[in-house]
Amino acid sequence: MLINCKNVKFIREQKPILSDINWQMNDNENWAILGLNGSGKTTLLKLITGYEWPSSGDLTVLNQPFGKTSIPDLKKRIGWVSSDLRKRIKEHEVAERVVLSGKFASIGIWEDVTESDKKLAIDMLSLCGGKELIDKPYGVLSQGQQQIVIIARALMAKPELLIFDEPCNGLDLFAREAMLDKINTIANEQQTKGLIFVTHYIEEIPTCFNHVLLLKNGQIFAKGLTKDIFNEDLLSQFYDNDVDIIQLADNRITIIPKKL
Ligand SMILES: Nc1ncnc2c1ncn2[C@@H]1O[C@H](COP(=O)(O)OP(=O)(O)OP(=O)(O)O)[C@@H](O)[C@H]1O
Repeated sequence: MLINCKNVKFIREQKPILSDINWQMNDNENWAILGLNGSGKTTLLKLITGYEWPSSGDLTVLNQPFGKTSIPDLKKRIGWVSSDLRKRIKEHEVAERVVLSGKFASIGIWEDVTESDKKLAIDMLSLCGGKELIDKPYGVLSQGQQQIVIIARALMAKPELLIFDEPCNGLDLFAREAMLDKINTIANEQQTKGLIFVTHYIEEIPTCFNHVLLLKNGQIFAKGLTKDIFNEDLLSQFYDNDVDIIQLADNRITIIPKKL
């Protein structure tokens, strides 16, 4: 099992940020997490990746129960692709070195790299559709290209769990579609045991995400198979507004407010 949350609660300043989180993510499942601003998505990711600890409850990630495991070792087995990381990379660093740094989970490289590391870096960039970026300084790349480099960097460490945290932020429509294709490719090539995709936008969820977790006010509103969760009644309750589902190409959906 990749993630097992049992009655997980996270409290800050006497306020419950997450409560009653009961959620299992099995191997070979890909989960999309949806929720409005402040619903607790980032906090849940911080718990899963060991940057925060539950205030109560049991959390097991990659079969490692919190409290009985080395968090630094666990972190190396999880890739987290976020716009925050995208901004922390040094502008002068060439793409190849950025990707290689993923092996060491560091920003910059302080250790020796081997020829096989370099080959893997090219393979991962190619898989993400960015082979031609290999010798370009990171700072001259577009946001979409930077995102490709960051994803290749995450894959370099052969993560068992890969998290995409709003990966389409700042991308134009066409760069976004190209990014979603790449995420589907990563899923189809089974580079990891499971993917998590966090977004505000339902229409962004690539088709490889077969499960959905809806978070509302720090609690799980619904969880299950994408085909079951994406129904108008449930989504209308979730958003506190009546919505219509519109079917898009390649099995994605979008929602619009229902016209009365
Ligand atoms: N360390 C903390 N101390 C106090 N409050 C916190 C802390 N971390 C998160 N919060 C609060 O918990 C709530 C959930 O925050 P979180 O960032 O997890 O939401 P989110 O769903 O990721 O939101 P967004 O979509 O805006 O990124 C917010 O009200 C936030 O202010």
